[in-house]
Amino acid sequence: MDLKTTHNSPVITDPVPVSKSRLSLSSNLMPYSPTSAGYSSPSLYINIPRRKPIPDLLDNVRANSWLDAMKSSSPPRKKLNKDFGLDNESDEIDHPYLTWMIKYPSALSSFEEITAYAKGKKIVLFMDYDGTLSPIVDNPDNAFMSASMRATVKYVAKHFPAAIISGRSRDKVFEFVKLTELYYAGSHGMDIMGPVRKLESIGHPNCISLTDKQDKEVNLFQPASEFLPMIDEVFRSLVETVKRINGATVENNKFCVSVHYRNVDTENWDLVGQVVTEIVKGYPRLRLTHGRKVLEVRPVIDWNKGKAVEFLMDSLGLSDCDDVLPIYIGDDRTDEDAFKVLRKANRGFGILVSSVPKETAAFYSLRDPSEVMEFLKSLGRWKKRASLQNESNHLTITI
Ligand SMILES: O=P(O)(O)OC[C@H]1O[C@H](O[C@H]2O[C@H](CO)[C@@H](O)[C@H](O)[C@H]2O)[C@H](O)[C@@H](O)[C@@H]1O
Repeated sequence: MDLKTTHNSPVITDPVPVSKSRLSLSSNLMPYSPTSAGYSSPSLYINIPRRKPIPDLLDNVRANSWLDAMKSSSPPRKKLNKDFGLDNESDEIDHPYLTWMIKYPSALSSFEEITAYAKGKKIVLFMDYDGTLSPIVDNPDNAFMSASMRATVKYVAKHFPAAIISGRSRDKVFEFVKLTELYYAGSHGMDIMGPVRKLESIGHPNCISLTDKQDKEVNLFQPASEFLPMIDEVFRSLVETVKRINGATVENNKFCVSVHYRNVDTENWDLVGQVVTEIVKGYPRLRLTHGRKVLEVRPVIDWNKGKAVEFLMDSLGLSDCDDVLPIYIGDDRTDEDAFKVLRKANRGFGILVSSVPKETAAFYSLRDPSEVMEFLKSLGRWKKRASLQNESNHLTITI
């Protein structure tokens, strides 16, 4: 991974989304839709038999209109069942999910396979926050992490280098997580506080060394710093404009802005899309993407959660090591960039957190944050046992 070459000019134009012609939006206003490039790599380092992909229902729905795109960001289970031709109201037999899990097996039931592969390797853990470590809730300010999840994350961070990569501002995600043992990347990776490495090796003017609140030397990397005034301006106009729409809220995530429509009546979702689109049109260097009932305004730069993973791996001095296994756990479309990076490099893997079938570049799945917690606990216990075993082997040899 050569950071020198990738960091030189982060400002690029947006990749052209597949369904451009079907949406009457200018190029910086396209819904975020990870392409399927790289999804079907046959050279998986973990050999899991894959079936033919199920039709990408969500992508088809998404292509139809902006409103459909907003609706598809969190489809109710009943609708999915109907679309798959199932008439059952019950959650007990979730055929579409079970079919999907053949392609994306549970990381819990595949735990032995995962640890067999991880044996002798250094695991590096990357975690998204909302929907992964904390459940999705109506009010973004109340997306608290449970005490048991915090304890679990602290426990795994004792055993592996660990980082949180969130769409939230870095400060806000730290306020939720409150663990100094981790590295944090906010604003979808556009604000990274990571371990110190020589600046020459990072090679980017937007990277500085400083001492954090715990007196630890860190590197701060903010590739979109020039966009701050623009983002602030857009944030203020969005607040002013969407306050007319009942339930819509705007969140300042420092290098990006989120417009939440989770609490807006469905009949007004189109209006939210329209007003936000209208404002962003005035900023050709910004683009609009969407996540789980949220529209996100972000700078048009060649930077995302995948690049943040590469940056952190490099900062940790682990990019060129063969005995490293990065694992990324996330639930949102923006996490797909990280899944793709791992899949492409053929080194680690993504775990998608989802209780509904979704096309993804991840290898494994987990249903919800409670399963994420279970998985993390198992990983920590496994590592602890392996370390104890190593120690006792060492003792036996030296005695
Ligand atoms: O990358 P993430 O850590 O997953 O952040 C993505 C967005 O997460 C938050 O919004 C989502 O979670 C909220 C709380 O559960 C929910 O109310 C909202 O509908 C979801 O979209 C956060 O508020 C956004 O700013 C992040 O971009």
